[in-house]
Amino acid sequence: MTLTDVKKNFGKTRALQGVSLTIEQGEIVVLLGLSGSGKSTLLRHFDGLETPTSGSVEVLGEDVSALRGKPLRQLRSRVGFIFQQFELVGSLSVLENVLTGALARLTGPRLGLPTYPAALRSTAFDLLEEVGLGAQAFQRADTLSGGQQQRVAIARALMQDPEILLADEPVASLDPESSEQVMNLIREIGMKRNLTVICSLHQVELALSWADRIVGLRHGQVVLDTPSAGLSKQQVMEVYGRVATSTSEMQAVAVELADAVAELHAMAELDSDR
Ligand SMILES: Nc1ncnc2c1ncn2[C@@H]1O[C@H](COP(=O)(O)OP(=O)(O)OP(=O)(O)O)[C@@H](O)[C@H]1O
Repeated sequence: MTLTDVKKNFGKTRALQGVSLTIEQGEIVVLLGLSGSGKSTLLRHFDGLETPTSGSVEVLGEDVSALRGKPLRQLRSRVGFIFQQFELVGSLSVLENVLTGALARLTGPRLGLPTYPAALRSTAFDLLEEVGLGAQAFQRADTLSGGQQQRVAIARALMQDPEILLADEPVASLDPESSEQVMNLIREIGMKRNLTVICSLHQVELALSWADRIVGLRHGQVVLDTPSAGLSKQQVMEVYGRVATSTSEMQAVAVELADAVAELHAMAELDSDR
């Protein structure tokens, strides 16, 4: 997929200011940036949830801004989306939530498990097994923990049999242990199916340990685009430090840098103790 000089304005807010980016099939990419840097807006361009004010967005060979109606729905069905707040229907069973991922392929409304074709029910169940929730299939979704709910949301996205998986701050509402499980699962699933995975995050360390490539955003512009292998938190924060202009940005960078330096010291001490 390729974005060329994409600008997006919301009234006077310039959310994206000329983003150009090419992402190859099978890449695992993090969009990294502070709150308000444009991560969600950029992510939403990849499945036509937003259209650019100017510039072009090509996804899976389609010019997304030119699509309307059925062709746009068809493209969206090839792109799975995972949200920060899971967006499950709490009163429905876990299995039925997963099945809603297949609705784009079906005609007419579906109410209740028996109204879905048996083959789809079986696929949904297999996906729940894959994300480790086979035993919870018939529970109400709102009885699950946050981490479990996000795993259901992943299974629902996979029900679309997507080629691209987008995740918008998927672990922002989760504790560290569930976060790790969910991020590992997204990566495993992406690699197994050769999906393009694009995930927005604000945590530098998590981004570095998880992604193959980091795209850093600041004020709607790409300030960093690099493989994550061999990159340190300090190097990432130095880039943000160089481009930061406001006091609050400098403070955020200083806090992160102090953490990175403290870690380096701790590691050096550990080494000298050995
Ligand atoms: N629908 C909208 N209407 C008006 N302004 C918007 C809309 N969506 C985003 N914005 C603005 O665009 C800018 C970028 O927002 P965006 O949500 O993309 O950032 P973000 O990096 O994802 O931040 P966060 O992590 O807080 O969600 C912000 O100034 C935001 O207020």
